[in-house]
Amino acid sequence: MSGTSPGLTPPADAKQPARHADAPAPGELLGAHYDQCFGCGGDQPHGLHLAARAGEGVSITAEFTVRPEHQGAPGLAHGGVLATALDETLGSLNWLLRTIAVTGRLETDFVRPVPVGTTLHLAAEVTAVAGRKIYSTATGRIGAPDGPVAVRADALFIEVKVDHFIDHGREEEIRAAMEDPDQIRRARAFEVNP
Ligand SMILES: CCCCCCCCCC(=O)SCCNC(=O)CCNC(=O)[C@H](O)C(C)(C)COP(=O)(O)OP(=O)(O)OC[C@H]1O[C@@H](n2cnc3c(N)ncnc32)[C@H](O)[C@@H]1OP(=O)(O)O
Repeated sequence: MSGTSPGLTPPADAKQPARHADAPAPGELLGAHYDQCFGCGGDQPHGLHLAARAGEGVSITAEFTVRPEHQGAPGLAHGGVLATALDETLGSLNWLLRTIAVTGRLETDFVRPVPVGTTLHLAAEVTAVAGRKIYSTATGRIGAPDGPVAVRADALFIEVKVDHFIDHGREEEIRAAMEDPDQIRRARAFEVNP
């Protein structure tokens, strides 16, 4: 990563991230936070169906298999879809902090093309926290956790109140998410402590 964007450089007084005491254990699958999420939801037929797993500290691993509906150039993943995979993986980190946060900035390096059929192995971690600002970084590798790097991203997530979603989201979907019988997913749809 170039690291040149000032918006992605933690200030000198930034703190190390603290894994929440109730964070899922390392190795545990997180599951979808919202079944209509384009990144991870099971009810999105053309979505990424990305599966994220808690790691050590404040880290996540995730897998996403590129399907024909994710193409940009013939036979290759669309860059925006790859950015979505990075965004989703990075966003999942906030569940380990138990902080409600949204992406403010996402800078992506596309290092090599990703063919349809590839399983992208993503790894992300929070690097620093400063007030409402959460700094994180992610890598996506082709075919295996130690495969060639295809994409990298640095991100800044901004902590928000749950009102962010209530104020800006559509009432119909908010109500449906709040009525989700799955208590954990209902909480994670808004990234609130259950
Ligand atoms: C919910 C479940 C999620 C689970 C995983 C999902 C993964 C996917 C995650 C997403 O894609 S979230 C959807 C995409 N993101 C958005 O829709 C966010 C849209 N943007 C906003 O709503 C607001 O711009 C935002 C909440 C991010 C910030 O507005 P605020 O008015 O709350 O913050 P403010 O402008 O006061 O800035 C707070 C700090 O952040 C900094 N900041 C804000 N936006 C920035 C930015 N874009 N780049 C750099 N710095 C930024 C800002 O400079 C400031 O720094 P200081 O505290 O040091 O002064």
